[in-house]
Amino acid sequence: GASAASATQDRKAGSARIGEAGGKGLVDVNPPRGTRDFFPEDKRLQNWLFGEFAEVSRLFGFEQVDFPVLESEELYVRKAGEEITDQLYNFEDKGGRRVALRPELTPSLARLALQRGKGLALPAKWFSIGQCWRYERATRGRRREHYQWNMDIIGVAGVEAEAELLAAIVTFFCRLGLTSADVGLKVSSRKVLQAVLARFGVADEAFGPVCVVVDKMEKIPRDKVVEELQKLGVAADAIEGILQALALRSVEQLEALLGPECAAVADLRTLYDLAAAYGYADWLVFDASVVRGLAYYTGVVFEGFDRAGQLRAICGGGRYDRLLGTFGGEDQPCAGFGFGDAVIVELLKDKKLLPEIKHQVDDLVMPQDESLRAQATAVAQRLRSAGRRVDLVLEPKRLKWAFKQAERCNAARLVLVAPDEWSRGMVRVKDLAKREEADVPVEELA
Ligand SMILES: CC(=O)Nc1cnc2ccccc2c1
Repeated sequence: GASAASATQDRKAGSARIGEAGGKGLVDVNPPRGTRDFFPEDKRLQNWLFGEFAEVSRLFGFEQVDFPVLESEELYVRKAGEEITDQLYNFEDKGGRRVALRPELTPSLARLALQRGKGLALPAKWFSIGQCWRYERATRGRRREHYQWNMDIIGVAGVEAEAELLAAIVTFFCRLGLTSADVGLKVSSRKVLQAVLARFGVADEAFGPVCVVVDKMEKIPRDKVVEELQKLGVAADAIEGILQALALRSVEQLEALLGPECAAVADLRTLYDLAAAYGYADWLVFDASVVRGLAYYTGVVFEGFDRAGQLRAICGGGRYDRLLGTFGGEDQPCAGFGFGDAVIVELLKDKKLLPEIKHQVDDLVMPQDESLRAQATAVAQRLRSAGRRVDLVLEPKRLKWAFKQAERCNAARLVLVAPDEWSRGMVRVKDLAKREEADVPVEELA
């Protein structure tokens, strides 16, 4: 089943067998609060999903990068009131260093770009799949970890970068059997808010924090959002302007409100033209209320959503042209997205699109008796070197057990190494699908 990726994990009561294990009773065999284990059936599903992430990245010519799950805390100190930094899984290590389990991958990617400096060939098209962490109060009962797939383009200032990233997301959805009837991509640009704040003379420093507050619009009551904007020092007329802009329902309305020279309008028109060229324009939905909750986005932002409206955002991303500068480095135009491993699995379950991935081997090899263990081992190695997946029986077992085990591991063949046949250079091969049996010379096995 897909239990691992499901949001909840049934937690067995830790059976406390007092008296064993030195009187301490059984250790808690469950994973730490908010985290998941991946049993074989769960890991097979995850490997399949991550394989699709990696294959789409490969099709788009992206290179894989990776970085430690542990990072310096300073990468995430943004003081913009983001949930992701409020819930930082941070601590002081034994060397007195302030460190954190990463809550997202983008700052690490930025760190690598700065580390490479002038040596970074642009544009850089990088992808990564990594576990991210948050420390939530136990009461919320939400997961404290998930895996994210990120794709980022460093060094492309035009919305061609965002169009390419959206194309990768559409390609991924299509590969899994999802259509534009199942999911869509809400697009907007933070340049809308930027233009509104400029019109009302709101200080630039307020931009990030205002976006973070506005992102909560769908999650908290409107008057709470207004109150938080007031706390940020945003004047009443500016708040009205913000709420009016977020309610716009088309790029035409946007142009009417902000004028034809508005950068957001130009970006979005180009984005729609490029989407038509890629063939995914019908996946796009303009939605001025989409701002995303990360402080560092500066331009186009987008998020994948299920059109039935049952689930949280499937993925999200956008342009972040200032992030490298905030780390003290030379700015580079950047765009990217994050795609979590949880919501997509819920959606695939709902759509009956989750693949059944069973454990499978090609051959189950067993000596008929222990006197032929060495010979059975040699047969197993011969088959393996021919690329066949072999489950070698490692202890004395009866034939009945071997058939049961062959079923468990969906073996195609049962290969028995028996004395009489071996003396004639043969082994007994049972084809479990065709239910045929034959004596086969060892050299003809694979
Ligand atoms: C549905 C889900 O698992 N969300 C989730 C779980 N863990 C996280 C950890 C860090 C950042 C975001 C996270 C988001």
